[in-house]
Amino acid sequence: MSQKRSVSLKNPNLDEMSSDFLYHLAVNVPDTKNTADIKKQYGHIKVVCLGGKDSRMLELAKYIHFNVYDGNSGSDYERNLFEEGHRYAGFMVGCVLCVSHGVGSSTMSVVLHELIKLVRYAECVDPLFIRIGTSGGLGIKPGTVVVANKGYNGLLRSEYEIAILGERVARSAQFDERLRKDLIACTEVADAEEQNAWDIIEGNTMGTDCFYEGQGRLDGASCTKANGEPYTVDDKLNFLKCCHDECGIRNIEMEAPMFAALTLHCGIRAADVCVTLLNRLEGDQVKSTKAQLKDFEERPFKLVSRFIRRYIINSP
Ligand SMILES: O=P(O)(O)O[C@H]1O[C@H](CO)[C@@H](O)[C@H]1O
Ligand SMILES: O=c1cc[nH]c(=O)[nH]1
Repeated sequence: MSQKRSVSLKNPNLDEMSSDFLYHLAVNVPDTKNTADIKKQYGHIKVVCLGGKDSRMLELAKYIHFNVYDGNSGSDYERNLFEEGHRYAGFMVGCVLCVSHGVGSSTMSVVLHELIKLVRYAECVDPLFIRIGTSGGLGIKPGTVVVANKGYNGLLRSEYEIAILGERVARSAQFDERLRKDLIACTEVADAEEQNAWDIIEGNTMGTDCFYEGQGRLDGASCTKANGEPYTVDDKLNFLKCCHDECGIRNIEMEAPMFAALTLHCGIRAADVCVTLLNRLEGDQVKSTKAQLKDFEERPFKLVSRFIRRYIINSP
């Protein structure tokens, strides 16, 4: 059994800073050597759930309140803790913090840096980070939930590439194996408690920097290849089939490689759990009705809630 520990980061400068302001969250850490107030407010966090939309994260907090804590979380889960920052929303329910991250790696990386520092100042023990998102599927039925093994970027490399001090830095984009397996194990729990009418699978997840051309869509404002020519349906399908067959990619969203890489780099165990809204081999437009979207978006809630109940709440 692994030893439980609080987060220790690889940035030596943090030890030299006497105070820290988590600007986008509007959370002030006035004395980094005495963080009792931060610990009181956030020190009990065991899981940080992240997803693109504010409203989804509020719905998730509500779902967890009723389905993990049976309506007795004792939390004011509708209060947006990060309201003053006007960038992201955060809702606390029991030991789970549900935070929105916007669209794409750049907005998510900002909130992720600040949340990782927050759990470190709060001395949280082994906090897990789980993204609960939507995606486009590859060759799988819409509504399927994919738990990511590795993140892939738009160049079909399993890495997150970032320019740091004018140099290309590439970091591995592997998600935590144990967490993935524990989440997948909760599929069996469903069979005992409540049969899923939908599939949960493991697969690699591509996270692109662009929803349209980056994901090979034909319906963006531009649809142009490297040689300046427009790309065709066949070009798109060849690319998507290559993603599927050569890289084991089963769904496409916009954060997976960054999320996997930054959490791995900072020693945080993380998972990416996304429902697919459409099969990209059959089209580009997301045409789900409001009711379908609600049903689909709730599917990862169900899996992650079962996981939290089984491995976090009911585990010693
Ligand atoms: O459903 P969310 O979490 O917003 O994530 C997906 O949806 C957005 C694009 O519509 C991207 O951020 C993509 O990753
Ligand atoms: O196709 C899709 C659907 C949701 N999110 C994405 O990034 N792509």
